Amino acid sequence: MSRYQTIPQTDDDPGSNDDRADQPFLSSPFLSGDSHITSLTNKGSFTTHPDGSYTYAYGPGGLRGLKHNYYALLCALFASIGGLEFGYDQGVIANVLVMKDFRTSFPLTPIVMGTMTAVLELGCLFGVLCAGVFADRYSRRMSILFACIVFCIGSAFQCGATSLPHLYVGRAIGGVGVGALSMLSPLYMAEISPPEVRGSLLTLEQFSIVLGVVLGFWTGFATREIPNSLSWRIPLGIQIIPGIVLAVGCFFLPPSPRLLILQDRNDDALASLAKLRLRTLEEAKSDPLIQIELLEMRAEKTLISRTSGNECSTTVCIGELRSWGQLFKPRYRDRTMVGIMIMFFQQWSGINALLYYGPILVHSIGLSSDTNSLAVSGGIGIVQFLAVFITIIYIDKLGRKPLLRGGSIIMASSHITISVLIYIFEDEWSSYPAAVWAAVGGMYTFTFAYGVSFGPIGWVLPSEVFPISMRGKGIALSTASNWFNNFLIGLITPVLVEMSPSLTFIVFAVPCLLAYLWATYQVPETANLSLEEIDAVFNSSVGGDDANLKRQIEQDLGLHDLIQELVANDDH
Ligand SMILES: O[C@H]1[C@H](O)[C@@H](O)[C@H](O)[C@@H](O)[C@H]1O
Repeated sequence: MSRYQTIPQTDDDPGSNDDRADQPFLSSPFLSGDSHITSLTNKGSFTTHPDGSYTYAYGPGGLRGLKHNYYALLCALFASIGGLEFGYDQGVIANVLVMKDFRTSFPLTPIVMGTMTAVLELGCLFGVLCAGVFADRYSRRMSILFACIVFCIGSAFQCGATSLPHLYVGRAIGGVGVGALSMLSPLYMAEISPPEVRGSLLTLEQFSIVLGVVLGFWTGFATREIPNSLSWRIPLGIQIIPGIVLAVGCFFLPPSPRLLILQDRNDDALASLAKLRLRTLEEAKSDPLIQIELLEMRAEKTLISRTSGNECSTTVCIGELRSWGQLFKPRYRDRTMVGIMIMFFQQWSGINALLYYGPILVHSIGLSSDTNSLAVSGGIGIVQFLAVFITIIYIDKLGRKPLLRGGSIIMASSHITISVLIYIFEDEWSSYPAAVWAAVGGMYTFTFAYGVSFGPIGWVLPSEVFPISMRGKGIALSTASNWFNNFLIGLITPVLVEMSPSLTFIVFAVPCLLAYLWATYQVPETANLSLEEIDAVFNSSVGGDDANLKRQIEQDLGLHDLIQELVANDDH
């Protein structure tokens, strides 16, 4: 990959690399041995690489970086409440469906249960696709607000349900809100994040989802002995509170600077970026990193509007279908496939088979008491929750690819181990308690490996790989792949378990092995690159014309001059 070839090689002192340990803002482990770092006092660092490309960082990576970027962290954490709602629903429903009062109030035949899951997921699919249109046309924040309102209406229906149709309607409407939020939160988070901690901030989506799963599961667990309908109305009603908090908070979140640039509101974009990067407006105007970030956004916007006609129009409906179709044109196809496939592999790893059918699967490995099996499947949520912290800390240091590759191998091995144990001990678990616990250990090991890899990175990659004009729709399509595959897993798992529990685990081991190959050969490393630089990673395969045009636009906007100036100042 060769970017910014016009920038002269500045590394006349490769030994400067030795100073790295003392550089407070050095972030990238991908810097090759002789990179040239320009430290900008306490405001960040700018690095040119031997191939002529550059990276910049407003602070260090990892936990220190989060502290340094605390305002962006708070905004991302807040936006991730959307994910909390999504996880909470999953956690709570597992318990509600087995509650005595719920079962006597509603005739829960297998068809009814299947329909309740299906309407939610179909609602989610619909919500995701609508959000893909709204987020570009209006704004990320207003779309989140609207999704929260829809979600709260759906939850109110479910909480107050007195008949099955109420529940169906509530779950369908709630699904639209959950689906929309599941793509809007990561979209917003990606667009406000500084490059050096973007992976960690996007991982907060998974953090909130799994926190929601844990809270939902254990709230239901705690209320399930209440002898009347409060046992399920309380846990279903509680989810309205975070929905309201997020809706109100939307008025206080800073707007996405990238969307503002797309709408030609350059001054507003500067103001928002200044706020997010903790600068005053005056400081921001003369801060080289802020200027580089803004110029990159403007260059990308100009490039896209010059190469794809009126695609950047945010007002007219014309071309709506055409722009969805663009996702499959050679220019964007690679990225679209990355988004769709990461969600495919995330779901086909089998995580939701464990979450939805945990109690049944745990029975199949010989744990018979109900409390035991609920505790084990509840424990799976906790393991996911703990695992995500490791990703938050290391995703920007290690990169996405190593986590995906390591995770897929461990997930596949765990599935195979469990499958073999079930095959051997299926009929005589009671005589071999060690085998039971080995199988439970396998489930936890799988969950942990998933929880540091495909779980969080499934929410990170799709938000990074698309250029601004395609980001809304690209994330929407990737998230739709999540819900669609999730829906398929819900459909086939009970059938598979009925046929053969041992085979069920093999069915999930195969995609995990394929995921290893995919992560190795098809996924580009996106860690520590700005969103616009990631565009260049993919564009490098599109051809020279675009690259030349891009260089020209950057030159016209003054980006190259700014960079040369930075490098020259440092040399003196
Ligand atoms: O990342 C999430 C998470 O791992 C959830 O627990 C799972 O239920 C979702 O389907 C997945 O997208």
